[in-house]
Amino acid sequence: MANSRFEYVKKFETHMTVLPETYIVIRIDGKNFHEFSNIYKFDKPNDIRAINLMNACAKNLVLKYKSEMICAYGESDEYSFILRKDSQLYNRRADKLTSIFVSFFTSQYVFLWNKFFPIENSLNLKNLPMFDSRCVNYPNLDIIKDYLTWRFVDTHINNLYNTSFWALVLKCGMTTREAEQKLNGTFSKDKNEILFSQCNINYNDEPEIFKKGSLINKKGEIMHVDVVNQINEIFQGF
Ligand SMILES: Nc1nc2c(ncn2[C@@H]2O[C@H](COP(=O)(O)OP(=O)(O)OP(=O)(O)O)[C@@H](O)[C@H]2O)c(=O)[nH]1
Ligand SMILES: [Mg+2]
Repeated sequence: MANSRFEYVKKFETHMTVLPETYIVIRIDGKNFHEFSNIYKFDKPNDIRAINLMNACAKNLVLKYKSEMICAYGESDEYSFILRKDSQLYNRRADKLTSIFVSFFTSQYVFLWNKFFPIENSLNLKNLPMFDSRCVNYPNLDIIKDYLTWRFVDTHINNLYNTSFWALVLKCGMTTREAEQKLNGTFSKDKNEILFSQCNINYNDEPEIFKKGSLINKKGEIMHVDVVNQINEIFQGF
């Protein structure tokens, strides 16, 4: 680029650099997917096509940066990508990492949509998917393990609630308000009991992909495992 007297404006650009020797998590999350999932008529509470699409996008991202990755974990409209603490990707610049990851993911999501959804449910220009993205760094192995465990436990809590809620509405004919009241203040064991006795559903028999979310290793293998039990294996060597 030719020098000009205007070039001084570059001095106003600042870059946030992630601390060295710390684990990096880039988490993307669907923008307003409550509405997006209604517009495209996702099955409730879990649409396997939408989950498989999220997984396909995340897998491609993991494989693109596999030498930097420890793993990725996703559920619902979110995905976390966990990078090695010695990663030098984009010189650890937070703005580069968040923007490149989220734009890569979003373009994959749009491009792959028709592989997972039927042609009559194609994306339309007025309702295209958007994702936000953040970059957080974690200083040690214990805390990065707790981060992944947090997302896993959240998956369990959300899925048990959503499975119970939609079973009461769709199978037992309750209104959404009645189902909400029924579940208000209940613990996990109560929800399991309500599901079994009122909806004839054994939560244990629900698909693993819904109950456990999806973990992708750096080879791009997608697994649905008990993250709490396997947390040490997942981070072995990192
Ligand atoms: N029916 C259905 N809805 C889903 C599925 N996956 C995600 N969603 C919807 O996506 C939402 C994701 O939660 P949030 O990220 O908290 O909500 P959001 O509407 O995306 O809001 P922001 O992230 O704050 O923009 C869920 O509450 C559901 O409404 C699915 O498989 N089926
Ligand atoms: Mg969202």
